Amino acid sequence: MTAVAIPGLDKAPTSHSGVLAWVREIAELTTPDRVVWCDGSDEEAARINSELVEAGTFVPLKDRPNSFWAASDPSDVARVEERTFICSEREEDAGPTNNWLHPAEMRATMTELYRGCMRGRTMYVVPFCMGPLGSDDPKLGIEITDFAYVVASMRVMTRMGAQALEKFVAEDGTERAFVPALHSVGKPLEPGEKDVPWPCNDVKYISHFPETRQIWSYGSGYGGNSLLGKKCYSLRIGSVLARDEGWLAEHMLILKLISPENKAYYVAAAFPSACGKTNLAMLQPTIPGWRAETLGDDIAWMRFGEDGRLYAVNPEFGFFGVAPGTDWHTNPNAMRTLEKGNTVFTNVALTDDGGVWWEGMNGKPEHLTSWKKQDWTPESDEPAAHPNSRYCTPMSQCPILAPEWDDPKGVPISAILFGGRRATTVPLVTQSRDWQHGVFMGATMSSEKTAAAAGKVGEVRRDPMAMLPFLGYHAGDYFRHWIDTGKHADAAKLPKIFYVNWFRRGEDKRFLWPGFGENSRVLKWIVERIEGKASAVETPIGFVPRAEDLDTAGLSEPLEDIQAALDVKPEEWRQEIPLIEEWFDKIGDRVPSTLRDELDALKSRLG
Ligand SMILES: Nc1nc2c(ncn2[C@@H]2O[C@H](COP(=O)(O)OP(=O)(O)O)[C@@H](O)[C@H]2O)c(=O)[nH]1
Ligand SMILES: C=C(OP(=O)(O)O)C(=O)O
Ligand SMILES: [Mn+2]
Repeated sequence: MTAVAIPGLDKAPTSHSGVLAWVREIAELTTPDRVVWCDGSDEEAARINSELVEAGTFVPLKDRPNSFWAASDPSDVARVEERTFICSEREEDAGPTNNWLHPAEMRATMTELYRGCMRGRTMYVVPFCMGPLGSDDPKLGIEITDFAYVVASMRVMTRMGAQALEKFVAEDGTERAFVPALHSVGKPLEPGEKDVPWPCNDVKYISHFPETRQIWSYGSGYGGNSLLGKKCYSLRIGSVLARDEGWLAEHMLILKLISPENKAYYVAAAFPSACGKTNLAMLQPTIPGWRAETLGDDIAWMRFGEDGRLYAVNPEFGFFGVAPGTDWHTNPNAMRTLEKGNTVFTNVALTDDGGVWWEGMNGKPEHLTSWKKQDWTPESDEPAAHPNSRYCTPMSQCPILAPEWDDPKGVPISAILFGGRRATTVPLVTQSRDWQHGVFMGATMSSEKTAAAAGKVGEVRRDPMAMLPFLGYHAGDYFRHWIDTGKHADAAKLPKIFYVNWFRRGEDKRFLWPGFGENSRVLKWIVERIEGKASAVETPIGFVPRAEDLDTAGLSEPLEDIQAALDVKPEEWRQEIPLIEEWFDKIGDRVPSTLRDELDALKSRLG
C-alpha cells in the first residue's frame, strides 16, 4: 500500500511506536480529511466547542458559563446492549450473559464498516488515563474518534491530552501498554454534503476484544457507547484486567461518610444504571452531625492495600449523570456542580431564555424546546427531556468533593452496598451474614430495567453486582473471582456487604421510602452495624433492621410505611427462588458451588 498523506497525521506529539503505528493504521483505513492530536488545552477545548456550535451540535446556554445543550438523533439515546459484544477467542469465555462473535469475524465485519468511514471528517486522537496520573501503573488509552462531541466529553470524563500522553513513555524510556479504543459515528460525508448535528448510523457495534484489550465502537454517539474510557474500558476491559491482575473493577460509586464523632467511613455501592449511584454519591445527609463527601459516582477500581484492606480508586474525572429527577431538594450538590458551568447537557429540554429544564426540576415552564427539538407545552403528552438525558460535568466542581479524590492509593472501603430497583420483595436494607453470603446477594440481585439501555423499561431482570451489561467475561468466573477475593483476605478487614432498595412501593404504587438525602439514615445504620452498635433482626435473607432500629427522627413519612419498606415477606422470597435457580442454570456449571450452597441454605431457611 502506498503511504497516504493525511494532513496532521505526521504531527504526533509522542515517540511511542505503538501509538504511531496504530494511529497511522486507523487513518489509512478510515481516510479522514485531517488528523488532530488532542492536547487537552483550554484553547483546544474552546476551538472544539465553537466548531460544535458551528455544526449545530451544541447550542450555547445563557444560564451558566461555558455550557452547551445538545440533542441527539432521536434513535441514539442510550446504550445498545443487543449490539454490545465481547469477542473472546472462545465463546465460553464471554459466557451466557454476553453477545459473542469470534474476534476474527468481528474484525472482518467492522474493518469493512470502518473502511473510508471518516471521509470528509476530522479524526481526533485523544490520549487519556483512567485513574490518577500519579499512579505507579497508570491505565492508559487512546481514543480515536470522528465526533468532536466525544472529544469535548472525554475532556470532562477523563484525564486526557498532553498530561496523559506524557505517561505513555515511562521515565526509564520503556513504552507503556495502552488500550486502543476506536470510535466512529459511521457517517462519511460525500464532497459538498452538509453534515447533520448528530451523525450516527443505524448499524451499531460496541465491540470488545478482551484478550488483546481493544475496543471498537461504531454507529453511536451516546455516552455509554462512545466515551470509551467509561463503561467499555473501565468496566468491560477493566473487569478482565482485574481478573488477571487480582483486583476488582466494579460499577460502583465511592462515598465518604463522616460521623458526628468525626470518624470517616468509605462506602462503595453498585446499583444498575439509573438506579441512584450519582445521587447517593452526592448525598446531602438529613440527619444532624453527619456529613458526606464524594469520590466517584459510577466506577470503582479496588485492590488490597499493604494493610490488608480493600482500597478504591475512581478511574473517572467527571460525572455523566441522569438529568431527570435532579433538583435542589433531591440532589443539591449536583445542582451546585452544574451551576458552575463547563457542562454539556444532552437530550434535556431548552428553555426560551436559553437555560435547561427536565422532568423533576422545580418550576413549570409554559413553553420549551423538547429534546426532539419540537415545541413543548405542559399539554404535550411526551416528556420534554428524554428519560435518559444526561449532564456531563467536571468532578472538580462538586462542592463536596473529598480532598483525597485524586490519591492514587485510593480509600479503604468499610462497606459495599448492592442495590436495585424493586417495587416488591427486597427490603430497604439487609446485611449479609458474611462475605460469601454478600457475594450471593450481589450475584442474585435484580432490578427493573431503566431508560439507560434501549428496550423495555420496568421488566425485572437479574443484574449481578449491577454488572450484567458490563462484564468482560463469563459471569460464573466473575462470581468465583469475587469469592476468591474474599478467601485471600483477612476476613476481619473485608468490607461488610449490604443489599439496599430505595424503590419499594406501597399498594398505591408510591415509593414507601423518601430516598435521596434520607438515605443517610440507612447509611447511619450501616455504620453502626460496622461498629457493632445497631440492632437488627435475623431473617431468612439476612440481618434487617426494624423501623425503630433506624434513626427516623424528623422523618415526615408514617412509621408504617418505613416498616413496610423493611418487611421481609417469606412468600415473596419463595417466589424469587425459581427465578434465582433459572438464573444460576443460565450461567451453568461455572457458578461456584459455594453460591449454590447459599441458595440451598436460603431455601431451607424459607421453609
Ligand atoms: N425514589 C428515588 N429515586 C431516586 C433515588 N436516587 C436516585 N433516584 C432517581 O433515579 C434516577 C437515576 O438516579 P442516578 O443517581 O442518576 O442513577 P445512576 O445512573 O445509577 O447514577 C434519577 O431520576 C434519580 O432522581 C432515591 O433514593 N429514591
Ligand atoms: C453512562 C451510563 O451510566 P449510569 O450507570 O450512570 O446510568 C449508562 O448506563 O450509559
Ligand atoms: Mn450515574
